[in-house]
This record gives sequence, structure tokens and C-alpha cells, in this order.
Amino acid sequence: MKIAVMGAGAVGCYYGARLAQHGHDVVLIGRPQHVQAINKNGLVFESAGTVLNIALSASIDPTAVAGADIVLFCVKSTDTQSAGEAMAPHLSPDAIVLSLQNGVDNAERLGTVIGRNVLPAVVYVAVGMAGAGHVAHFGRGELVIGPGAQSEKVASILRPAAIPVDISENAAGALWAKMILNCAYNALSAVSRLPYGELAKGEGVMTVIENVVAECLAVANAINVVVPGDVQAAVAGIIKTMPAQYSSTAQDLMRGKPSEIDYLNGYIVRKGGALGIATPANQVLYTMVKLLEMRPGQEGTV
Ligand SMILES: NC(=O)C1=CN([C@@H]2O[C@H](COP(=O)(O)OP(=O)(O)OC[C@H]3O[C@@H](n4cnc5c(N)ncnc54)[C@H](OP(=O)(O)O)[C@@H]3O)[C@@H](O)[C@H]2O)C=CC1
Ligand SMILES: CC(C)(CO)C(=O)C(=O)O
Repeated sequence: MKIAVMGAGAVGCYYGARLAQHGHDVVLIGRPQHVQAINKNGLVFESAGTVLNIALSASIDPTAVAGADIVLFCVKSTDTQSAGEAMAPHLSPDAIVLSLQNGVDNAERLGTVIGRNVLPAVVYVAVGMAGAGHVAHFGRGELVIGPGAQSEKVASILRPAAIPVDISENAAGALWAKMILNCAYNALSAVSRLPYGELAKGEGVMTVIENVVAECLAVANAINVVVPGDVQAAVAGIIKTMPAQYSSTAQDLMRGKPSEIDYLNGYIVRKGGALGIATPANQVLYTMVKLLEMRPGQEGTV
């Protein structure tokens, strides 16, 4: 099976590596520093205390999606439009395209750009790039996708490659549940430059988080999305399960990169505005991060 990964970053390299390990013909499409390193030395894949070199091909050229049966779309939400436009003319007519991204509207936005259905996947993994062509896996790796013929086919290919796939009637709710975690913590960690365990000790922080979550649930409810489980409890649990973690938004700002905040709290603010639902807590967090993005010299160590 030929599989193309659009966006050879942490998520793309992780899932590409799993599929290549299982014998699939994988091409990673990414930036020159990663592509050169992967083509020279293979992908360095670090997981559970072992380091492997995985041979797979890499390209900086979006035409490399041509002929792929499955395309895993793994760029940040900020790059959905440009990366989608770059690959669109080269997709095979029957290619199945999956969005492996945070946020709830990437699959729809990508679908508009490439003119075909895109399967949204909820991604439960902790990975990062440790260097050029070097992915580090810290835990988990399962995906949740919605039902349908394409999903069955995708699951039959991914599952044997050590990628657990849950086909759920409420994949949309699961996508929202993940985004609500992001809305609760990402901006607070970015603004404070603190990990979750520390920021939770701040005066009034848990009240802010409760308000953010309540606003997100009001918006979800208004568009008939049922967010599964006890969301407030799941959000509170992050402090115990990931006390030393800095949000991806904090990490993006430290690297001087645009964050995905427009597609997290920013999405809630826009959607709430359109529906007439007040979202003041999300608005303040969103604006704070946008202000931080305007400042030069954000780079630093977390
Ligand atoms: N990392 C994680 O543990 C998790 C991440 N996610 C989500 O997964 C998505 C991907 O995240 P992640 O892998 O961490 O992000 P990364 O930034 O590590 O990877 C994305 C890569 O795609 C590259 N890229 C962007 N546009 C193009 C293009 N047109 N052509 C080629 N390469 C391109 C980026 O380059 P450049 O940076 O130079 O633009 C970057 O190297 C995000 O939505 C994230 O929120 C979800 C769960 C966990
Ligand atoms: C779940 C959470 C908040 C963990 O860091 C995350 O997905 C992110 O940082 O973007």
C-alpha cells in the first residue's frame, strides 16, 4: 500500500514510521532539513527507550502524494490551506485523505481546499521532533475516526501496523473533547510559560478553566455535538496526568512559530459569535495569545 504523509513533523513521522515498519511504501513530505536527514540516514525513531533507524523515502515536493492510496495530513492547523493547495492537484482520484490534526474544523477546511471528503481523526499521541529527521515518541498513539466504508479500509491498514483505531459513532464529540482540553490549558500555559501542574496553582486559574470549558460546552451543545464523558473532570485530570507538560501553544511561541490558537479558543469565539453565545473567557485567552504572537523575540526555553 502506498501511503503519503503531508507534513513530516512529529505526528507525521510517528505514524509514517509505524506504517513503514509494517512494510508499507511510505513517503514523508516535509521541510528540507528533515527530508535531507531522512534520505541520508533514515528516520530516527525513538520510543520506549529504543532508537531505531527506519528506511523510508522523503520529499520536499508535494507531487509525491501522487499514486498514494492513503494520505495522512499532519501539518499544523495554520498550514491546512497552503499544504492542501500544494497537494490537491496531485492526489489520486481514489486516495483516502485523513486529517491527523487538533481542532475541530481542519477536515472540513481541507475538504473545501481539495474538493473531496476528508476523514477527521482524533489523535491521542505524545510526540516531538528531537532533531532533523528524528522523532521522539513519549506515549500513546491511538486514533478515533467516524464510521463509513473509508474508515473500515483505513482501520484495516493501520491496525496491523500497531496503530490502534477506534471507529466511533461520536468521533465528532471526541474531537471536541480534545479541543476543549486545548482551550482550557494551551493559552494559559503559553501566557504564563508554566507547565500544567504549576499553572493550576495560580490564583483563580481553575475558575477560569471551568468558565472556558462551560463556554465550549455551550457552543458544542448549540450545534448538537455531544461531548462524551465528564468533561470538567477530564480537564481537571490533566493537572495530575501531565503536571510537567507545557502546551503546544507555549512551545510554538517559544520557537517563534505561529500557534494554532485561531483554531482552538479562536474557533470557540468565532462560533459563539455566530450563534449568539457569549464566550468572554475564551476571548480573553485568545486575545492574550494573539498579543504574544505580535511580540518579537518570543523565542526562549520552556
Ligand atoms: N505533537 C503531538 O504530540 C500532537 C500533535 N497533534 C496535532 O497534530 C498536528 C501536527 O502537529 P505536529 O506534528 O506536532 O506539528 P509539527 O510542526 O511537528 O509538524 C508539521 C510539519 O509540517 C511541515 N509543513 C507545514 N506545511 C508544509 C508543506 N506545505 N509542505 C511540507 N511540510 C509542511 C512543518 O514545517 P514548518 O514547521 O517549517 O512549517 C512541520 O515540519 C497539529 O494539529 C497538532 O496540534 C495532535 C496530537 C498530539
Ligand atoms: C492535551 C494537550 C493540552 C497536552 O499538552 C495538547 O494537546 C497540546 O498541548 O496541544
